[in-house]
Amino acid sequence: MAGFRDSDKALFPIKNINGILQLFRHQLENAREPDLALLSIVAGIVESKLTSRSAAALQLCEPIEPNSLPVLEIHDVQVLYEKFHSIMKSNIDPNKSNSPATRDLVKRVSDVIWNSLTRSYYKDKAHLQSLYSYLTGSKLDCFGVAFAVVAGCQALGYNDVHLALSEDHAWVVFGEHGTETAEVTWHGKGNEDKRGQEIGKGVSSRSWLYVNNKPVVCTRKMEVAALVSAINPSLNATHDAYEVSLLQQELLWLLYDLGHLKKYPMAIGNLGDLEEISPKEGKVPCKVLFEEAIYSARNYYNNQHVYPYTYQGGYFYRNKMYKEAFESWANASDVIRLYNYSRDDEEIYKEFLEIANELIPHIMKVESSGFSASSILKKPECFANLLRFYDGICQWEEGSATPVLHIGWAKPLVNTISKFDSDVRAQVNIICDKLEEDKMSKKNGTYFNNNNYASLNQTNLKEKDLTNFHPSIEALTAACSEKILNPEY
Ligand SMILES: CC1(C)CN=C(N2CCN(c3ncnc4sc(CCF)cc34)CC2)S1
Repeated sequence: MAGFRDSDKALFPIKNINGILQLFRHQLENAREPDLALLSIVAGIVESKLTSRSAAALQLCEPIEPNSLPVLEIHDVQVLYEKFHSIMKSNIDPNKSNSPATRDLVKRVSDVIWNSLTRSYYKDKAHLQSLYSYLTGSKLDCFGVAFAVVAGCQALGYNDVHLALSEDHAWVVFGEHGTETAEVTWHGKGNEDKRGQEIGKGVSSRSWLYVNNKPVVCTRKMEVAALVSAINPSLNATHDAYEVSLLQQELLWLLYDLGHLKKYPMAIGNLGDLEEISPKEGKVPCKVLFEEAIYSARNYYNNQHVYPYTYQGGYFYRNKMYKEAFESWANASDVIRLYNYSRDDEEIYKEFLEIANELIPHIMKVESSGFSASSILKKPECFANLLRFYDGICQWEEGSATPVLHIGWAKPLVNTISKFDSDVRAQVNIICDKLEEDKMSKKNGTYFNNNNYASLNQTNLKEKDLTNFHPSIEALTAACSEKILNPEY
């Protein structure tokens, strides 16, 4: 059983970030499992005190001493902790027989949370992810509801109920073998919630939202990593509260060093983003963290996750490493090409739209103003990766009920491709490789393993890659130059 132990209470009152770290370390390193309700309430109180309007005003007029926090008294935590336990236990009997949860139990816990939320509120607001928000404001965001259900089940003694995470949704797994699944929260805008149902077996299972049934299935300690990842340092649209950011970074390092981020690519990516802003002495550099997130996704989730490549691509882009950014984005596109686009996939659609219509055009603009020989416009592997990037999006659309591309995509696409001179394009050597069985096919779910793309520094794209390109790419490349298919032409 988890619980607010005397050894935890001894750490209070907590006056600085180090005190919070001690509490989390104590909860994570002790044999019994970490108490999700306790840690979510503590993280929520600290975030609220340091990002509320009064905190912002305070920061502006009296710079408080570094790493200090408003004093966290045990009473503040205990009142909320007991309130959460009484909400749960007054509605649902604790698990005296220590038996696995049932679908009915999970649905009832979800109903307790769901029915106690404020009737209508702006769901996308910041700081609605923690039990502090739930207990003091009766508001939770989509992730927050799923997390609260898992924390509620833990409080009731159902330790088989765990958080399952895709890149834009959260649900729970439960049962004797942890193989039962259930929706417990809503997703997106204007969609009827599917709470209580098991996770899509139908068309939705081919959408990115359910990551081809390769979600991050959390242990208790990974659930702590999820609540830490969900800490939101934003003070307003343009500023972050420095102490909250630092606390999140230190807590992520604690979880990283204890090995609890190994199977959690997005948490590693979040740490990478924080490290890029302010690197911590003696830690692996952010570039390596982004590579580790990719390795984790390839190793544990069959390379079905997109975000590890967009974390890395964003890093390269911000640091003007444009050739590398193209490769990361082409790799992201190789993931999405095997999914069918569904209306639940807006978040990743917006991600690819921004890359294709904002970031790549910006790179083209700054690169075509200079004439340096080292310009990416002279590099065939950049052209090859751009084709791979666009082709993946085209193939994502193929076989989907909802179209992806529209005229808004074509102009930047043609603009980009035509920035490469024909002599550069001609170096993209299309090798006519008739290995039919290697052909990419979404139908039977096979696709190129990476060695089907001869390493791009020889800029080899095998013809079957090109014949597998979406017609619009073929038309475009043909329009650019008939040379592309016959380099000796
Ligand atoms: C490359 C990026 C655009 C930068 N930030 C990104 N994210 C920020 C952090 N995100 C996350 N970080 C940790 N865990 C989770 S679980 C989840 C689905 C809702 F529950 C999202 C998410 C989502 C993705 S992707």
